[in-house]
Amino acid sequence: MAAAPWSLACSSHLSRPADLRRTAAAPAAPQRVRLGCSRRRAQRTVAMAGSGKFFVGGNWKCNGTKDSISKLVSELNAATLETDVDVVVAPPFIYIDQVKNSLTGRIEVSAQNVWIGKGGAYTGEISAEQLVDIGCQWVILGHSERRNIIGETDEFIGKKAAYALSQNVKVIACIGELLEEREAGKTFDVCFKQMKAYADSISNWADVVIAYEPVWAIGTGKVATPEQAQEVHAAIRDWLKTNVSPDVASSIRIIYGGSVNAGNCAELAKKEDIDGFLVGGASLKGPDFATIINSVTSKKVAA
Ligand SMILES: O=C(CO)COP(=O)(O)O
Repeated sequence: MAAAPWSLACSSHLSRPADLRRTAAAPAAPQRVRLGCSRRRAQRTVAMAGSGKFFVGGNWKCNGTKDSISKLVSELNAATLETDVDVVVAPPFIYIDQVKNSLTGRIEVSAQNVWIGKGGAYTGEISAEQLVDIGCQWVILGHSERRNIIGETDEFIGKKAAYALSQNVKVIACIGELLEEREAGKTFDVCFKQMKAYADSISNWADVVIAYEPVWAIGTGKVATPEQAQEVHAAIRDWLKTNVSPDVASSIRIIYGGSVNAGNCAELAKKEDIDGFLVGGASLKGPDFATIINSVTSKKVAA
């Protein structure tokens, strides 16, 4: 996997913690860490190519009907999308085939979950082999709704990721802290623990995108400030540098999720370690999702 073209330096660290710059919209991160590695852009215009492309995913969650999905697909097919962005949408399982058969090939399709191993007598589950069979190239794993509502553990999620990757299904690997964990100053501890569970199982990171989704920002309208998101993204990248490899740290995409919308995406996209978004509610509206995809243009200007 080629390094992102702006990933040249690995020496910056934050001068001020994001909690000093917070707005009323988002809670503080009451902890300070010194970050050893953050990328610096050395080019005026970011030539986003190959694995360094901006990445925007739409997680439709448990929403939609045949009719509403048909309308959404029509909107996406009609939208003008910047070329230098990887775009993926994740419909509910039962609509994946409908979407695959009607959506432009410009946008790839993801599942929202997958079984931990080979299929068989596992009632209600869908296997990675079955995703491949219907042409579904991606899966979202470790989403907070599966961790906190369904009860999936770090280890279970890590193993799911490894099995999906072994079957050539690419993984959007989610992590993120609860509000009480942030308020207790445990944001980095929680994120690093979740990262470790992935790292314990994953050996090849080329087909992995990390999604940092603070749970307090999901579906709440409380978006993390660009500084808060940047701070955690830089910390994750630093963790990867130390615990996986410098190459993986500099090449992997780390995307942000949690109340991203057409109005706030441009400011978030400007941050150096924010490589795209995982979008819930706003991905159900074609024009809004297109605006979020096209926020890559803010990134280029900010470079
Ligand atoms: O959970 C999310 C994406 O996976 C984010 O959801 P919202 O964008 O609705 O906050």
